[in-house]
Amino acid sequence: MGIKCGIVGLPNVGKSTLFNALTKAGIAAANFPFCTIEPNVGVVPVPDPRLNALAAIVNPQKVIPTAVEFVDIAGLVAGASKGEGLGNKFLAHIREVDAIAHVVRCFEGDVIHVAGKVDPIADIETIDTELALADLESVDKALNRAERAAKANDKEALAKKPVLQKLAAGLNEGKSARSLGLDEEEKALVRDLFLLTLKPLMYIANVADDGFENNPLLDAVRERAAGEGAEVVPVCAAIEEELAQLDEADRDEFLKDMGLDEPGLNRVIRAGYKLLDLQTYFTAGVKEVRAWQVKRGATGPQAAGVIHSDFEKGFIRAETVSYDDFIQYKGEAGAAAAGRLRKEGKDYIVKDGDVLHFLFNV
Ligand SMILES: Nc1ncnc2c1ncn2[C@@H]1O[C@H](COP(=O)(O)OP(=O)(O)OP(=O)(O)O)[C@@H](O)[C@H]1O
Ligand SMILES: [Mg+2]
Repeated sequence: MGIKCGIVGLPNVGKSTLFNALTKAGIAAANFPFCTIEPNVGVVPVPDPRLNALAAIVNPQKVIPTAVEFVDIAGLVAGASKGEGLGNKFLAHIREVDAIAHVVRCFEGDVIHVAGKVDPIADIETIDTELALADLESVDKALNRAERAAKANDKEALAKKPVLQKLAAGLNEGKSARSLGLDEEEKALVRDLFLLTLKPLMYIANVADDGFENNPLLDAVRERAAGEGAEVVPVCAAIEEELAQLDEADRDEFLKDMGLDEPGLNRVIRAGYKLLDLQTYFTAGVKEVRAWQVKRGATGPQAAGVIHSDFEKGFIRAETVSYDDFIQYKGEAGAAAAGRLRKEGKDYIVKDGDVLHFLFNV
């Protein structure tokens, strides 16, 4: 489906290590800046314990999760917007993603740091500045065009101009476009610019294996993120990469020893899913129990369209059982007998966890 979360950050902060763990792909993660030259895309299944609970009731032949794509983008350095490092090429890769996972180094140690010392807040500011400068360049160009066209009374340009002016002023002060409070209409007017700092953002704090508590570097990132309303997911990428290489039995043992019930990676994937504004509904038949992703706010027909465009065109109704009811009444028949099966029409707004059965004609 190609909804992508881009992994960005300074060189050598652990992006590829995290990406490797996410995809188990063996791309080079070395103690050497710029070891990722081309972007790498990985399709990552979204862990959802609800799927197994549904499967335990339905006993299907197959169980199929949803997936999101993660893109490993090579490290950005100060000056990237002016072509430093591999500069503009990286920025172009970031333009193509739908959301940004910003990896910040919160571990000490002898891995080389491009700025010579571990300081996550300074690192965040370096990246933010580059992204804001790149956006400012796009906005300035667009503003120039809009101002010229506005003189000729071009309607679209007249509408765009004040939005671009607002953006230019904010970006000039080093603010992100995200923080400027644009409404949906204003955002739509500048969608064609693919602004980097308008994309939803979360932080991934890459900590040492003992760095989840009493870690002032992590605390600093949390404080910063709270001010921006952004989520922070702490994870030890190095451990996750090791975990990803173990077979299932060894992995479970390892997690048990550490007192965890799932890999930290699962939190990263779920946070990414949320950031992309996706939610899950299920279909539960004997052939397969399957999770499907739709944007939050999707209607019944739109949700049906994720399975097949004919389902959307010919949508009649969706027989709907909430996840909790499906579990409590042990399946669709039980839920129906208890009066918990709803017939929802074209205006129904699908809720996370709905178990749906579409009726349609073609
Ligand atoms: N949590 C951690 N603790 C200790 N070392 C780590 C941790 N995470 C990653 N590393 C190490 O940091 C080094 C750099 O990691 P990695 O190659 O993933 O960085 P990167 O962000 O992809 O860099 P680049 O931008 O150059 O591609 C590797 O040697 C890796 O093993
Ligand atoms: Mg890398």
